[in-house]
Amino acid sequence: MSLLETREVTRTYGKGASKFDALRGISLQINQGESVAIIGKSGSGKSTLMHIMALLDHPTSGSVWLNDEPTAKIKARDLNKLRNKTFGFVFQQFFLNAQDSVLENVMLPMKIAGITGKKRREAALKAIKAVGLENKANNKANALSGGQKQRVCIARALVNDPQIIFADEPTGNLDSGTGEMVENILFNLNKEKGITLIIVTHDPDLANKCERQIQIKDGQLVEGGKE
Ligand SMILES: Nc1ncnc2c1ncn2[C@@H]1O[C@H](COP(=O)(O)OP(=O)(O)OP(=O)(O)O)[C@@H](O)[C@H]1O
Repeated sequence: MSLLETREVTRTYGKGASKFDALRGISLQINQGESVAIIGKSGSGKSTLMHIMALLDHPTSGSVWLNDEPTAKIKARDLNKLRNKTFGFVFQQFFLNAQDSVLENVMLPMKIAGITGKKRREAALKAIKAVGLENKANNKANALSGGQKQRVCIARALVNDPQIIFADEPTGNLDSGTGEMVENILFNLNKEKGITLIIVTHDPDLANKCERQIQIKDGQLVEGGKE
């Protein structure tokens, strides 16, 4: 049984003369607990594929399956809930609310999930502790270093106990020492909690730390689609 599967997924942007086929029939399977890197040159379709796998975008044709269920017919509202419950996201650009505290940023996915009060606060503090930022919980997000911001993002990705963490160039904005710390946190979560990691990266060292590399070229799979 695969956790996440794409079947012959295509994605075409634009129309007429500006039509562009960013993905051209991608079929792949990811199992629970794997760590997988999506690699390929700039413009090859990595982010497009990740957005489709994370149910943030729909394929033009083909299908995406989560826990052996097709996702195409899920209504937008249910899809938002499913995504919030099942996935955590870590992006190169952080996407934190700069004026809010670390705690408020980390509580956000639970707020969306309708979790309230003490439970929300406790779970957020636990996640903040897991990334070693307990002494910064009440600081504003914009008062943190890049590495600390990325650790807040990981804490935020963790609070709903996700099955999968999607990370798009998670160390792209960090110096190598800080990047390594962030990588270690992600891989520990994979090993200790069995959270599946799907990482889009240009960094060959980071890709090699993953159990499997899925290589994309011009919107097609070169290798690594199956375990
Ligand atoms: N909204 C869009 N409209 C039109 N074309 C798009 C759109 N988004 C992406 N593309 C095109 O689709 C192709 C794949 O883009 P994508 O961002 O998936 O590549 P990538 O492999 O993630 O690149 P990078 O490593 O530079 O981030 C590119 O040629 C890009 O220009």
